[in-house]
Amino acid sequence: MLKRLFALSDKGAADLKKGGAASAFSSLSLFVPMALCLMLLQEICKPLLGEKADSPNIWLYTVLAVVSVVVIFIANFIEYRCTYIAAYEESATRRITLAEKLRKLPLSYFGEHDLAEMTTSMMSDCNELERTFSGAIPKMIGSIISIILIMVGLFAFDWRMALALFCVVPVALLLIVGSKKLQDRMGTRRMEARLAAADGIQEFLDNIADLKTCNQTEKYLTELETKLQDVVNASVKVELTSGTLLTSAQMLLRLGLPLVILVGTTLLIGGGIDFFTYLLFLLAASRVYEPLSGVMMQLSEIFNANLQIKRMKEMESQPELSGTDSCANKGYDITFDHVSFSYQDGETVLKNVSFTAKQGEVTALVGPSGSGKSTAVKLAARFWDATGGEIRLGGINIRTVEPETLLSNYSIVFQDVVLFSDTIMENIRIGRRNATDEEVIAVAKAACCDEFVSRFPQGYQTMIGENGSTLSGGERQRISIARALLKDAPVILLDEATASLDVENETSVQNAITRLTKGKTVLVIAHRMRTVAGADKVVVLEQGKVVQQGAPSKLIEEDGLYRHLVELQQHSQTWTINTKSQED
Ligand SMILES: Nc1ncnc2c1ncn2[C@@H]1O[C@H](COP(=O)(O)OP(=O)(O)OP(=O)(O)O)[C@@H](O)[C@H]1O
Repeated sequence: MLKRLFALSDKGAADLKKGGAASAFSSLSLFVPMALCLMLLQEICKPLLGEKADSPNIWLYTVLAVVSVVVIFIANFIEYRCTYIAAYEESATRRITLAEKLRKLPLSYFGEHDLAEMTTSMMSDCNELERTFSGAIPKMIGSIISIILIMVGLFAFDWRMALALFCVVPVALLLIVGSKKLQDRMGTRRMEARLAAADGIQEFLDNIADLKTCNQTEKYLTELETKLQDVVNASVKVELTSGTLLTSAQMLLRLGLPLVILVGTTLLIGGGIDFFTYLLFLLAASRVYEPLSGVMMQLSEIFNANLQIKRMKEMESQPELSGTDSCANKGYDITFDHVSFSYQDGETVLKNVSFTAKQGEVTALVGPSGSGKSTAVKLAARFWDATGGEIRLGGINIRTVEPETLLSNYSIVFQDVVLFSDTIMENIRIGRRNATDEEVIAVAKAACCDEFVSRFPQGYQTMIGENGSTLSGGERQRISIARALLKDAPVILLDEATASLDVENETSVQNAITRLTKGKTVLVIAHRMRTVAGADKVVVLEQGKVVQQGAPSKLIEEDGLYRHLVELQQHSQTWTINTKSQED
């Protein structure tokens, strides 16, 4: 139950139970000094009440006091080990589980959820749950166990006094539990405000250059300030609401003490109880309300954590792209067989697309912007599953193969090059982790990286900024190509691979790719007709449909979209930038 309730791992749930037991032990151990005081008082009071008694054995009480201190220390130590250390471990497991989950989710999930939400879920949600898991939950379990035990004991001793002591508890609890909905609503608002602020900050940092060039920085910062103020307001409301409720519940609890005094004094005068029982309940009243107020506080904290748990569960319950761990493909032909696809129930982006990209051949996808070229390439790598028809790799439906197993057959260069804040050498080595420096340098030369790397004093050991911010677009893309070349996978997917290279480099990179593509399946997107002229096959897409396919030499003969695109591009090559108007 604990596992389901708090989205824990098996170990986390087991640790939480141990933590609760340890906390109960620690909480009960605090009653040991009270019991000792009571025993000593009883012995001291005996002569005063006219009973015959020997003077108390001070040495015995001293030894027992030392023992009780040791017991409390041990109990706290066990509690610490079972709660805090277990919580840190669980938090790490939780983050790894979430990261693993994200790895297996289809890309459509990332389109529907923003990055800030996922980062918040993995970092701050985990942090807050770590706090709740290490403190509130085990302490609450411990307090409840110890209070129940004490309650049973006190009711057995004198039910009337016990009733006076505990009758305020259900009222105080009702106040906290009854306000759960209100607390949930406030908590949701705070979470939304935090997300909006995190989103705003991320967007601001991502687009700071564009904002500056458009002189919009100040306007954007003002909006951001409003979002941050919303977080402050929402947080104050949450604190105010839960603080007011908590204080009211605690005040209600404290009413128990005068009630015990009132009932006790009445019973004592009437001879219903003896002085010792009265004393016992007075001492109990001074101790028992503290863990009870703790329970109220922890309950309120758990209610707040509930929202984060819900968000985490939502992420964990997302359907994954499943499949087998091995791919029994025969060869590496990629076949699109009547493939249709639409993003998130939107317009159909690919309609009944059929073609084969043969092993050992370069197949180029061409078509106007938005015709579905990138989508087709991404479907070939199973970034999404086709909504109709099937895509096969060497005769195997890729839908049946686990995405990572499938991707081990692919080298991919997309338009958005992702580089890491590391050296150039390590950024290329990502293509194959165990590649030697010599192998990395060889592919870097083949992808024309050598020329710009040699300009840096530290060569391949030069650190590049976050996402290669210290490199030009063309340089970033060449590193990405080198990475793909190093992976040397049987299928190569190129999306605008030559977009930001100058003419000289484009030719060199194309030569390198041609050398490497021997015996491989190459599916390439290029807007430039020069790039596709060397392809074995061209598939022309228009509004998600295949309108022509065949050898470029054959297609240029036909009166179709391909020839039109080639002519347009030839015409565009005569275009020059001009600040003078036509009339001039
Ligand atoms: N993640 C997405 N979610 C929703 N729609 C998308 C997404 N990506 C692309 N689209 C839409 O799908 C259609 C095809 O886009 P796609 O990027 O495949 O075209 P393309 O031919 O590669 O275009 P370009 O040459 O401009 O890169 C477009 O209408 C685009 O708006």
